[in-house]
Amino acid sequence: MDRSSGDGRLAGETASTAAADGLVSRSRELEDVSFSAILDGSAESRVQWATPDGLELVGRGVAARFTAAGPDRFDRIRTQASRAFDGLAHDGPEAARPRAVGGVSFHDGHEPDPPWTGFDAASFVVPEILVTRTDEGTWLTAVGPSADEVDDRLERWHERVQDLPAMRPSGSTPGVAATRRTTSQADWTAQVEAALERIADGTLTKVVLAQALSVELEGPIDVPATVERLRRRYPNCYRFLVGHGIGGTFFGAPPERLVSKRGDRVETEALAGSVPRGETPDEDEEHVERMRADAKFQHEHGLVADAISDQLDPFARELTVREQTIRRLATIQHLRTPIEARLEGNRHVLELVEALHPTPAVGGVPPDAAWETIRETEPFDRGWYAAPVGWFDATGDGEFAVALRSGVAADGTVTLFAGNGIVADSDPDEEWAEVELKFRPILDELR
Ligand SMILES: C=C(O[C@@H]1C=C(C(=O)O)C=C[C@H]1O)C(=O)O
Repeated sequence: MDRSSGDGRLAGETASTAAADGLVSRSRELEDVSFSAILDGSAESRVQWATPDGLELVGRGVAARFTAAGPDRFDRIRTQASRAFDGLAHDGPEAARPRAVGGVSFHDGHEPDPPWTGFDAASFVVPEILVTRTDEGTWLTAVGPSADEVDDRLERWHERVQDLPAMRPSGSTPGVAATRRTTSQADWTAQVEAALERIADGTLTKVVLAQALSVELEGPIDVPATVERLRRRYPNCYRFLVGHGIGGTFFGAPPERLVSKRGDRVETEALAGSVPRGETPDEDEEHVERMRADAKFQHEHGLVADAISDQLDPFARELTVREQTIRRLATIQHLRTPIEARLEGNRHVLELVEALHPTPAVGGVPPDAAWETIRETEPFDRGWYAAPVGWFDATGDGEFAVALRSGVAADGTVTLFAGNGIVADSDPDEEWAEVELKFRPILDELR
């Protein structure tokens, strides 16, 4: 089914004017401001995106919206975006330029059923109010169809933001009333064993199987405050929040970059292979050494690094696979291989996203057999879990993370998702334990 809104215009939105006349945007520098306070309590569209090393964005409202479904969803988003961005007049520093923020579902056939109400198979907004923080400063940007409207909005929001606290208490956790798993440990063992049989008979080399954990909350959740707490605990992770004004709010702190593109420079990474943290630095190292020396971990990781290199190669005039390193997080450690490229010709970051997603860090090898196994095995919809989430701009630059260590908050429940790569010699009990570790980042902030 094709639920694309065609040209991305929704009734009553400024996007229609924008598409006709081009977007206008204007920025103003700000003293520092609490990002979670800007998003606080908003019933309208709200987005947040932050990299571990600098850029932070929060946005509210909709200056333009792009949505699409089906196998050509990425092309459709690009077409809608180029129409809206065509003739864009931005008065302000480059860092504070308008950006489209959003993401896509894991699979292009996704239907937005609960808990994913409001989450199309691809959906991006150019917020009408955007706050951008980089190493160089913080700016407020207003975006809209006309200079008058934008000036007005900038003025109103500047006053409003001045009144917000620079630091906001990180709030109390909502508390957990009950948890419910979609997959019992016995079911999980059976699922992993069935996947191992497919691997043994040669139809499959690797598949990432996931579980959902539905967490019923005791009290209301303040998602922006939860994301702020995740920043403190996971400073070297991405952070994101996406709410469409209807349905739930998807948020998380993923460790994994899918791709970033700036001009002709592309950076991505293979992140696969997981062991726990130790109680001491020595124990941390023991886990890491075990993972580094283990043929199963190296095979699992190598599949991801090779697939990413192969997918990127046709776009690249230069491709560099760096030395394997370790990504150490508060609760878990991963094998990581940074991969960089210089692009041949002019490309949009969404072309790279489309080529790379899903990497075998979240899908498998070969991709079709892996998806078939996922669809037949997992008793829930992945929705936007393990899918690209990020931003792009008018020139086609942008950055996307893989939406891991994430959950969707809707109707007093947060549904969490976590998975792990299964290859020959995987042990169901060890895989179960690693999935548990991956639920922890969000679960710890709810308790
Ligand atoms: C699938 C997840 O994580 C991915 C799978 C990993 C693995 O199999 O070891 C490690 C990091 C991620 O690429 C998840 O966090 O849910």
